[in-house]
Amino acid sequence: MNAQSRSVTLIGAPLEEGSGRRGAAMGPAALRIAGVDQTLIELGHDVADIGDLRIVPAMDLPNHPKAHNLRIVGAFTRALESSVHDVAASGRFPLILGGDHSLSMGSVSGMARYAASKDRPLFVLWLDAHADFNSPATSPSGNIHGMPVAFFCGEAEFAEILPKDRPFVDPKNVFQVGIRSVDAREREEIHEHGVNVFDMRAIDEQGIGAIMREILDVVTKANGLLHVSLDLDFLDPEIAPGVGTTVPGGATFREAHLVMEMLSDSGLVSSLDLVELNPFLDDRGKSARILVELTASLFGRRIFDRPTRAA
Ligand SMILES: NC(=[NH2+])NCCC[C@H](N)C(=O)O
Ligand SMILES: [Mn+2]
Ligand SMILES: [Mn+2]
Repeated sequence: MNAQSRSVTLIGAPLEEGSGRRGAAMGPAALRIAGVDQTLIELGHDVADIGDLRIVPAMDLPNHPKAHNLRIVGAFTRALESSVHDVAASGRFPLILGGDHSLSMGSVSGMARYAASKDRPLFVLWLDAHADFNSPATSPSGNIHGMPVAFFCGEAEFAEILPKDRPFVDPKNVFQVGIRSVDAREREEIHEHGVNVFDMRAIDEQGIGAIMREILDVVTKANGLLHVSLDLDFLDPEIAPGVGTTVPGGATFREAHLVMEMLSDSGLVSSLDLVELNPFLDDRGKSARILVELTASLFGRRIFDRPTRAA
């Protein structure tokens, strides 16, 4: 059923301090209860679960007035940067169970360091209602989960969270899909840095299939690695209510699965974040199960192996 059998390492990141509310720290537990490990095993993959990262606040970092809980988010950033890098370097696929979206400061930075060691460019597919390109200077909320893209592109320094010589992601290698909520200053920043944005209107007009083909083509030609960061609010809140920052008019169930199926066919994906699941807001585990089902599509589950009709 699955084209490729992979060795996957699950890394739990019970982080909620980057968002403006509590609950996302229960995300890793809900994803495990929804059967993320068993689902991957049934698809023929080798799965190791290293459990949840445990941190103590990084007291060398300042209490930043415009980046809330920086000492906790910074500690998770460091822990994830090194564990994601090490898992990738050992030849395994890091699958990060979140946790709010600030965790991508660590996961993507870890993959950026791994890609640099292989002399390959890192691309990021950011599936989200939000661009998450704020910085402490531009953020209207001070919530760090609105800042990870600017951080891993080297455009938002909060303090010395990671070594100064860390490799950054080129903003032109970031593809944002599903966007429908952007702050005023953030809009200018994205434009200025050349982030590739496919907003909901682009999905409506061009279709998600054409957009994915375009993105996968670029990554293939560059021989890149592709990190996928899936924010639950990419999906329409009608189908995925378990998230703190719902925005109406999101991707449909089938649009999201087609993204995952095309990613799976491409064989280009190196790593995955599942973020912003807030089980406290969910409807009887519905959103957790959807994230697990989407993960299954990314790892080879199909309705049929194509083609389904004789030539
Ligand atoms: N990962 C997320 N849910 N981000 C939401 C960000 C919302 C808003 N743009 C902010 O900076 O506060
Ligand atoms: Mn996000
Ligand atoms: Mn979001």
